[in-house]
Amino acid sequence: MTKRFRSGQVAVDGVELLVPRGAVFGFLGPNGSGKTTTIRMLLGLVAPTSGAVELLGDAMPGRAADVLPRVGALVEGPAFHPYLSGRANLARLDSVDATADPRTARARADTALERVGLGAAADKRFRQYSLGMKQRLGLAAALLQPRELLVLDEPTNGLDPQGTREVRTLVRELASDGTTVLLSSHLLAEIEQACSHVGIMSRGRLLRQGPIAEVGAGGVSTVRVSATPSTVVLAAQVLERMGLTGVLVGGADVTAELGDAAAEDVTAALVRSGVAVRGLAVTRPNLEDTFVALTGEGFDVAR
Ligand SMILES: Nc1ncnc2c1ncn2[C@@H]1O[C@H](COP(=O)(O)OP(=O)(O)OP(=O)(O)O)[C@@H](O)[C@H]1O
Repeated sequence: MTKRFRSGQVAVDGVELLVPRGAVFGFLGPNGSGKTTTIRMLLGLVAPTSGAVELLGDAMPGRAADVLPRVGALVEGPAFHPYLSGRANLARLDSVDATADPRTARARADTALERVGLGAAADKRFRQYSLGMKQRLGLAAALLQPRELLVLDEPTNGLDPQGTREVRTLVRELASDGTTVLLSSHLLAEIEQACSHVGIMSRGRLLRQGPIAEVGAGGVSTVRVSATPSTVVLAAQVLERMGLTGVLVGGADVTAELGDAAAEDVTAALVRSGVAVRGLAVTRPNLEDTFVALTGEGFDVAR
């Protein structure tokens, strides 16, 4: 899908997002990269300029009435009533859900409040909630009913470290119950710890997507050999003879790109040639390296 705003800005540019059922899909990208706009299109809150959306196998927004009850969403916080308590706000949302049994409304609200750690603050007015508590209430609203798919836009925004951990645990629990979760974040650690799949957005484009291990492993592994001052040059020659590239000597260490070579073969060749090997370490690129390589180091938002 593509979204061009009236200003002419293309916020989402030909994104084809594939979220497998049962996955916890981390939608990662710097501020302004188009994550929220993509999510809003998925949920039928804004129409794509071109392209089509399928949610749980059904076309959106055409089948929205059938599909949306099976989807829980946290997008820019639902409109809560400032003078009602957290519990009363949930009751209000629950009462407009035609599929919800009114006799069990109270239990549903209480369970959802407990799950997000708002049990003790259930009777406090919304306007007295902190940012993190408001965010938790938004999550509770998405959890009122069991859902097949949960779409959470920056769910840990404004949460303290405990809250962040709780959300992570909650997402894992939901996933183990079979719920598919699409979760956007600009926080790498959060995605790495909570997700099975990842999609990386930058400037409106989806640069990479797939299982985390595959996306993270896209870069180049490097090897660092610690030798002795008298054998380090020999070590560099051995690595070059093996066809390794980017060989660099620094002090008694030599580093190189590992490429297709196996670390054990490198070790054996070094020892055979008489290099005094004090240590050998292989560094594999992680998701952070891949993310920075794809989206750039810069701190400024793209536009
Ligand atoms: N209604 C709108 N009209 C015009 N431009 C918009 C509108 N909504 C978003 N944009 C622009 O589209 C781009 C993508 O914004 P979007 O909110 O989708 O990014 P995001 O990845 O969710 O960022 P963040 O992490 O900061 O929430 C931004 O440059 C933003 O200014």
